[in-house]
Amino acid sequence: MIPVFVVLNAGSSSLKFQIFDPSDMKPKVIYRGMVEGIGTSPHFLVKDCDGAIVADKTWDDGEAFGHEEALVELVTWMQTSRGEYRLGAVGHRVVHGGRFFDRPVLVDDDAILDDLTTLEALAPLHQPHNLKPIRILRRRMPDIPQVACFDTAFHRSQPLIAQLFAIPKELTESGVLRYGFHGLSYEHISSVLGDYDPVLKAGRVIVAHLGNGASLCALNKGKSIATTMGFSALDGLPMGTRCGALDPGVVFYMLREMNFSAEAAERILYTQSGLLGVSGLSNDMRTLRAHAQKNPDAQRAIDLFAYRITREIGSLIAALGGIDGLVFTAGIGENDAATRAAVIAGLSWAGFELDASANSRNEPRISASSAPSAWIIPTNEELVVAQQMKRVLSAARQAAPAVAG
Ligand SMILES: Nc1ncnc2c1ncn2[C@@H]1O[C@H](COP(=O)(O)OP(=O)(O)O)[C@@H](O)[C@H]1O
Ligand SMILES: CC(=O)OP(=O)(O)O
Ligand SMILES: [Mg+2]
Repeated sequence: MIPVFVVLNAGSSSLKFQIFDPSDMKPKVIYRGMVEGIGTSPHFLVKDCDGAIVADKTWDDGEAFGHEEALVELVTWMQTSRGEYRLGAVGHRVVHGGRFFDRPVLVDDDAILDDLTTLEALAPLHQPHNLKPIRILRRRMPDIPQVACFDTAFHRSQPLIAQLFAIPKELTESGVLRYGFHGLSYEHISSVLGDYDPVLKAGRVIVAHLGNGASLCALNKGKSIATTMGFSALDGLPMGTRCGALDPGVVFYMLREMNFSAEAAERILYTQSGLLGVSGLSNDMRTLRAHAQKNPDAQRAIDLFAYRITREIGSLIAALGGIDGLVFTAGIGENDAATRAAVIAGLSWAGFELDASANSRNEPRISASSAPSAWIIPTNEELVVAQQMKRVLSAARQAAPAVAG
């Protein structure tokens, strides 16, 4: 039986996964899938590497079906219908590693989970859900090695000045720093830049990860030197439902003058702001595009999104001291030609020139100018997790040969 890696990216109502055969140098994906609608109307769907559906199941009793049931379904499916494979190890995307973790870690001690739990308040949309499957598997399958891979770790290469807030030293020393997120995505993009253009690998590149969460990262020779997200995953660009950078005075105003509780203010800024809040319609760019012509609020949300991205790119060009390339990635970055066109139009001062037909065809290279150039590069956070798992597990095996995987 071939031991496989299962990579989990757990959200509040979904459990996305990919299954890798790790035996080659580069882990090879064999299945991708998700359980969505956890807690309401669960749907388990698995596709093979050619996109053919190999499992498709729904449940009537949605309320009784939580993350634990979703995990059991995944493991049972593997054991019963994929007899040639056995679960070798599980890797997790964990968004916040805080100060504790600047690299992936084998979760072989509850103290690690305790440290990561203290970060839940800094990423309430993600961290509690990321940790839940780790706890469930430690209880149900204690012999299966688990590796936590962090969104924050990639940014620890930044100079200290890029990680500081201008606040009293004691607060900084207690851990109030700019951590940055989407690091697994940036690590993937950084690792493939040379396949697109050697200039990008050796040069100054800004990556725009524009998904439901969104941020920018400035890469110098492939290393993060600055990013738009900060202490929490609320900072930086406006997102699907998150406000992005906000004058902290707004929060005091909401608490003192508008009498919101801290919980209510948090809920508004994390789940009712961004594209959804400005449009009053949707967090999904596809829906906003479909209504923009007749709905000025949808158009305003789209315009604000592109305006903020363009402004923040200007700031990162200054941090890099110039720019050689711009990369778009994630759901909006890879699919929404109009957002890319608006951003590049706002960067003509920096020498960017759009190749409109390449952009409309979602081609890899979308700039007419060769320097600086603009690109679409698909992200692959799960592959990065599988690669990090390989490294962590082989180091652990060398240290203690009993570790499986
Ligand atoms: N074809 C498309 N055109 C425009 N926007 C899209 C398209 N497909 C997805 N999106 C946008 O991408 C978002 C999801 O991005 P994704 O990177 O998958 O997010 P996440 O992993 O954070 O859930 C959607 O909410 C939507 O706004
Ligand atoms: C950190 C973050 O915002 O992640 P996502 O884009 O998956 O919501
Ligand atoms: Mg994402």
